[in-house]
Amino acid sequence: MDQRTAEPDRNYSISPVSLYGEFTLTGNPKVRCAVSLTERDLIVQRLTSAPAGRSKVALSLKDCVGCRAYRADDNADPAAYLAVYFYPLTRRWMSPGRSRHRAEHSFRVAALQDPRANLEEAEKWARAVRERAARPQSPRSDGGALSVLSRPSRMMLLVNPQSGKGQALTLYNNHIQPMLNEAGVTHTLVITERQNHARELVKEADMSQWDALVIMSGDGLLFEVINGLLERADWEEAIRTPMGILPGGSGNGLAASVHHYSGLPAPAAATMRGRDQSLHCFLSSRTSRRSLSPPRWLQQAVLQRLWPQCVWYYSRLNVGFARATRIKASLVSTEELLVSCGFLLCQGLVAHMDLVSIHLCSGLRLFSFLSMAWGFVADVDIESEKYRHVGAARFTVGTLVRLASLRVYRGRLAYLPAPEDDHSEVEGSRNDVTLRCNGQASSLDPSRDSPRPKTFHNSCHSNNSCKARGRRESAPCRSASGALAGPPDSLLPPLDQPLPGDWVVVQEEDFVLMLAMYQSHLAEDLLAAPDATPDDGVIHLFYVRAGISRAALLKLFLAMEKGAHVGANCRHMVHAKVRALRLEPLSPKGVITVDGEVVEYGPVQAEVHRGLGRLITG
Ligand SMILES: Nc1ncnc2c1ncn2[C@@H]1O[C@H](COP(=O)(O)OP(=O)(O)OP(=O)(O)O)[C@@H](O)[C@H]1O
Repeated sequence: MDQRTAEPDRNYSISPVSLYGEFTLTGNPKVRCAVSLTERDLIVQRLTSAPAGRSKVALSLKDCVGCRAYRADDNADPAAYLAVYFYPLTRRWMSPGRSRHRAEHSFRVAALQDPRANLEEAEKWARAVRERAARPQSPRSDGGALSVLSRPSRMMLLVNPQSGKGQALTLYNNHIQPMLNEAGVTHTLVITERQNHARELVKEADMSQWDALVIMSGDGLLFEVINGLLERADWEEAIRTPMGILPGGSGNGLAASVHHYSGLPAPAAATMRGRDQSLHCFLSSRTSRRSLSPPRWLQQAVLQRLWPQCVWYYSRLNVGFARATRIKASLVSTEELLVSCGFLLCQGLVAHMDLVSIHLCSGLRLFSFLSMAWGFVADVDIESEKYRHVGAARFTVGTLVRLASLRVYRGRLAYLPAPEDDHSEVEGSRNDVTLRCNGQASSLDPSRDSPRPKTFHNSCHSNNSCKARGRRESAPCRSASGALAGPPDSLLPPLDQPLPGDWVVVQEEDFVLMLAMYQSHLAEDLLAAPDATPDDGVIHLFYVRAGISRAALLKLFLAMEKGAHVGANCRHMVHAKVRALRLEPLSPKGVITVDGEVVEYGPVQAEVHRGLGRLITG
């Protein structure tokens, strides 16, 4: 908890006290406290006896979402009440790491017999606390431009009740609604009824009515909203509407990225050590008893990724309280992520967000905010839909299944490298587009990797993926409304035209996967691009060549939980920072996903538009 005891501590005196009062605790009128408000803290000192060293705490206003002054229903009671709502980082119970938890501090203000005077005093405190808590406490560590959402803000909050395990609405009711009320953030709740509902809504909405659009779902609903905004005639203005994300799906890549950018530890990763030790004991006792000997890669996978589910089943067998509680520590991570994202939403800091324009072989153009995948990752994402009921672990199950029948995908890949020191401006900050022009062969040296002509055939294999894959399949088909508006792509020639000379053509044509990331997390526990920031203007391109062993591939995915795959020196994996890319699959069947949604299979190319969107982040 971000509470500091009063001992020889320096911090209190640095910041002058702006308000001082003596109140009793709401829940315990016998406890009297001296309460001081400084620019940074609410300092509460017990005047009644308290355990040594615990008489004084400083509650950081960085952790405060709001404050409320009110009178009790009892007319005979002249007192007013002051409730201050904090979400400090606290140690997790029985597992390492910290996460945010709610802590309400409530005081009874009854210095006078006059109820109105007491209420006025409580309101004065509430205003002062709110004003200090609303100030941005520290700039973003990467120095990116930030603004603060205006207060009071008019927020449209879109919840997909079917997302994830179908609990988004319950999570909203239990966590988000109370938190937004405490923060005084008014919002209009929209429960989406079907696919494309959100897209149509934002396409037609009077956007001058809204200060922010918040999505509580997986990444698919935000994909719809962004494309809906960019289909508008006034897309340039509409896409500047700040967008917030609250995790309701099973992947939640953007929510995990937003949490990551705020500098907090990854909730899932935080449980790893305890999880490993306990599961080692569990596996060793089981395997010795039953003489099982799973392959090493499977043991590793189970240890690292399936632990929450294993322990859940274990607990269902009634194996004891201590073990069952450890599960809870592992399983609450999605809720922890939700509280973290809810907290950041209440703070309302807005940053620029890169969006990537994607051209499909049919001529359709769409916009993506998270990722594009082909091969192993795309297959796992789509094939694991049937394990949706296990939540985020569906990717682990899908990974194991696909590993068992590892495929090689044929295709041609080329990319335009990003300059080392990129000082290009974010697009949203000016009306003109500042990226380089294409079309002419560059004066730069052609890449050493590309001796052959940079022409890709435009052959569209549309025989596969928009068919019979559950609700995901229709994601790309739904948007066949022709070309989107949006900024022009200055780096991309038409898909059937040769590439300019400064593009790098990858020599290999046999791949296991291609993954393009523009935010840090592919899913809650997959830190795919550790040094990505929301507006770095970079596509983090990863590809894995054919020839990698199952064990090495699994090791890469396990390392990805902490982002360690990037420094893993795997000779089959290449990581390049690029501005644009083109992929021409040659295998007749396959899957390409954009933000986790299937798009038509065939040649595809992409270009990043730096800072085109706005993201509520930390
Ligand atoms: N009420 C609804 N019923 C069915 N589908 C809906 C509804 N509301 C939205 N959708 C659609 O559900 C699709 C999937 O949503 P989203 O990706 O946000 O959640 P998810 O698939 O559960 O998340 P994840 O991919 O992380 O598991 C979106 O394309 C959206 O159009």
